[in-house]
Amino acid sequence: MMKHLSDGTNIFLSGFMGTGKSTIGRLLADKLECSFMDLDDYVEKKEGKSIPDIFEESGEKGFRDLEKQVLLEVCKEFEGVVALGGGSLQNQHLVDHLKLNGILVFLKTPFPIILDRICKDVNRPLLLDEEGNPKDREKLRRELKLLYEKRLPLYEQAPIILKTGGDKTPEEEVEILINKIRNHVA
Ligand SMILES: Nc1ncnc2c1ncn2[C@@H]1O[C@H](COP(=O)(O)OP(=O)(O)OP(=O)(O)O)[C@@H](O)[C@H]1O
Ligand SMILES: O=C(O)C1=C[C@@H](O)[C@@H](O)[C@H](O)C1
Ligand SMILES: [Mg+2]
Repeated sequence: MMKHLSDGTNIFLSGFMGTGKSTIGRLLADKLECSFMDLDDYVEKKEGKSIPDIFEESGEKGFRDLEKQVLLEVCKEFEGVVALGGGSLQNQHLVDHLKLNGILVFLKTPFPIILDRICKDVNRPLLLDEEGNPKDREKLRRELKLLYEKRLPLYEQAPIILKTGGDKTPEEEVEILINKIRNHVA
């Protein structure tokens, strides 16, 4: 029964950096016994380059164009759980497209928790300055808060919203998500 929860359609996990898309996505796919794709990992494998290297060589615009092109291909060819990149919901057109091609989920995490989580990771180019050094924490907080607020209206169009970053384990969060998906498809 689990296996057919999403009825052959994709489940797209969206949300800001550090909200748990990759962690929850992998566990969800295991539970549903379906395939899992991490879009960031897939883009890196396809290009044979890390995301920071793609940003450096092609700029943010180059990365966004590539991410969008890969995501449109994934919609056509992949079936399973997809952990999106933090910036994958680039515009209204893409949000509409994902909603037509699967179940869109927003992982909603309080901003201070996001900041705490992502500050520990240097593999995110948006957190680095032009010389590749980590941005000053206060400057980073201000920039990311603005970016988060700009993206919220797109994320919030997901029919399923899962609150993450509280005191629940990833496994507990996945159980809650499965119930939400079950209610959504019923
Ligand atoms: N429920 C949880 N409790 C505690 N830590 C968690 C939980 N879920 C995720 N984390 C931790 O938060 C961090 C960010 O999670 P993850 O990498 O899955 O986020 P992401 O949304 O995929 O980020 P990105 O957009 O940058 O790819 C990781 O260190 C992960 O272990
Ligand atoms: O929020 C973002 O814009 C990003 C999030 C990551 O998942 C990566 O896709 C990349 O680092 C950009
Ligand atoms: Mg991730």
